[in-house]
Amino acid sequence: MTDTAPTAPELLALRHQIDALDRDLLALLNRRASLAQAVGEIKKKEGSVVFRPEREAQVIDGLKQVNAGPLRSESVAPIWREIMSACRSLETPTRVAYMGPAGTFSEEAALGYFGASIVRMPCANADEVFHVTTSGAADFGVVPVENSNEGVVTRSLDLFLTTPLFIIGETSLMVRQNLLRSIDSLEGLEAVCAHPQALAQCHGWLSNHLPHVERRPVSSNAEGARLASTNPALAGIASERAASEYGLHVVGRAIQDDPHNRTRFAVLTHPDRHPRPGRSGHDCTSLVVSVVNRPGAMHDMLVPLKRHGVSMTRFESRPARSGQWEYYFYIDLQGHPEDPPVGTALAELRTVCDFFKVLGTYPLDTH
Ligand SMILES: O=C(O)C(=O)C[C@]1(C(=O)O)C=C[C@@H](O)C=C1
Repeated sequence: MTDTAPTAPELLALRHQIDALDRDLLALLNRRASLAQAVGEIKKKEGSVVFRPEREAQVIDGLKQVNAGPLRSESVAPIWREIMSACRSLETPTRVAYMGPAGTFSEEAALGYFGASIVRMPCANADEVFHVTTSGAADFGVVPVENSNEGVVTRSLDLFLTTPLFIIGETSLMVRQNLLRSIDSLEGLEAVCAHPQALAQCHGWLSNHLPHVERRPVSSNAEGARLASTNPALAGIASERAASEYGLHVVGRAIQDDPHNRTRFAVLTHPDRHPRPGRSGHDCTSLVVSVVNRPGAMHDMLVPLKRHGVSMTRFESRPARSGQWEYYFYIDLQGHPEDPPVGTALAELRTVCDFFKVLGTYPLDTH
């Protein structure tokens, strides 16, 4: 097929209509942006915060409900997340810390959640994300908490125990790993450099396709991509975004063993700088609790949830490192403490726990 500029008159007429509509859309978006600026002025006078995740979730849910198509409902959320990101940035800059460098899945999660109109603050590791968000250098932090293949991200969960930060939102990403190299071939490849979790996620593919190539663990997949960009004998494993970031070829696409591999991220902020999100109608409450090691303790912990009909969507345990076979339990509940059954169940649960901390209440992922 030859690639000539299309000239069919019907096509040109349709494009003409698209151009006109785009101009109307731009004018409407600018009117929306002016309204957001006016909201921003009121917030400044009141001393209230700009980012309202429950409001953004309601805007997106409302539009999905009235969407008449042909735009797919899944397309509505990313479009409006970007529109609100751009409007928000006119009210105030949003500084977001995440595990960098550029091109990591954490960066993708941060951009997916807040939209592209943010100030990016890549950090070396989860500890640094917690640190800069606690100090106020960043307004929000984004950390991975769970991978559908590899399980919980233990360092993040451990940091939740002692941090003053709380969870204001969650987002999850389909993790597609790719083999990246500076030359477009597998010939002469000596080592694959990637984060140990990515090497584990691609174990089957690497064993089948590159059984004799060294697997070299490095601090992040982006670091592996950076190394690959400086040495043609090396390859990295990372996202397609990392490939364009580091000018690499994708020599193996979607090489993770599980095609449904997802990672969940928590979005954190400081209670002195942000109120806890109000009820959006589709909320999740995350907590961490522990009970002393005695017969029936676990059962007692679950009774309040059953009594008040509160659904538990996640239950993880982590050793308390007391040497006593004691554990912390990370629990996600459906609902908001302002929903009466949830509030009552939480109050009762608190009385049977030795340690009880609400990590956050936030709108469910709108992706
Ligand atoms: O409604 C507000 O509070 C706004 O500031 C406007 C807006 C939006 O663009 O719709 C922007 C930022 C907030 O996070 C929520 C919504």
